[in-house]
Amino acid sequence: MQESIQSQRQQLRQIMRNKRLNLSEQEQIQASNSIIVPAMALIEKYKATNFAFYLPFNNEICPLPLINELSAQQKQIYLPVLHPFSKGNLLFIRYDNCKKSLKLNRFGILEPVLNVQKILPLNQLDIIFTPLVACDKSGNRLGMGGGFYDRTLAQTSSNLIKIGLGYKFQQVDKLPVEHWDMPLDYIILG
Ligand SMILES: Nc1nc2c(c(=O)[nH]1)N(C=O)[C@@H](CNc1ccc(C(=O)N[C@@H](CCC(=O)O)C(=O)O)cc1)CN2
Ligand SMILES: Nc1ncnc2c1ncn2[C@@H]1O[C@H](COP(=O)(O)OP(=O)(O)OP(=O)(O)O)[C@@H](O)[C@H]1O
Repeated sequence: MQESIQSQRQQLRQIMRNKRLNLSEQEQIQASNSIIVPAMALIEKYKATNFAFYLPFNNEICPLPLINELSAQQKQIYLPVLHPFSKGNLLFIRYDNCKKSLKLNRFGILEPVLNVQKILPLNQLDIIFTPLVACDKSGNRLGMGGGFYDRTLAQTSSNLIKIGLGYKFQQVDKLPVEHWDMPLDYIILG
């Protein structure tokens, strides 16, 4: 019998997360620097100003060099916060480059302290850069399994540009997809 899509996805998640944990510091730095040029090209193409990023955990490809470059150009950067009431959803809070305004969430990921004045409504984001555990050539994305990005992106308009960031080894030919998966417009692999 064919294995269920769910268990195929879970196996792939495990394999990719293990590979990611085995990356050397040097490989991580090299990859995170290599995404700057292709990302800047897309950012200029869309004349975007409001960007959602993430802070890396478990050796995810690190968007901080790109965030720093954009901050220097007075672009606005927002980071995901686990929604305090709406389970499984994300809020986006302005990032002011200040370590003091960050705290660890229940997964051990750094996120901004919730401040309602710093929330950006989803429809005002221009580009969202998402972390991923695996992806395929058609733009399908597999995440950590919480459905946070899928739920959040399901509420956005098609004008929002969705860009996945990952390492080359994370791309497979074809992912087992679920009907709720929100496809990416672009994938940049470092
Ligand atoms: N950097 C970053 N931030 C992010 C995400 C992400 O993938 N990367 N997320 C993307 O959605 C959301 C958090 N989603 C997550 C979902 C599951 C686990 C996790 O570690 N799960 C454990 C077991 C569950 C538990 O501890 O309750 C595991 O799988 O081992 C972590 C983050 C929001 N912020
Ligand atoms: N739009 C949605 N509305 C309600 N539930 C959803 C939605 N999208 C996904 N889910 C639920 O979230 C759970 C996890 O989904 P999935 O395994 O695809 O997460 P993921 O894409 O790996 O994680 P993430 O998006 O957080 O990185 C599933 O049980 C699914 O039913």
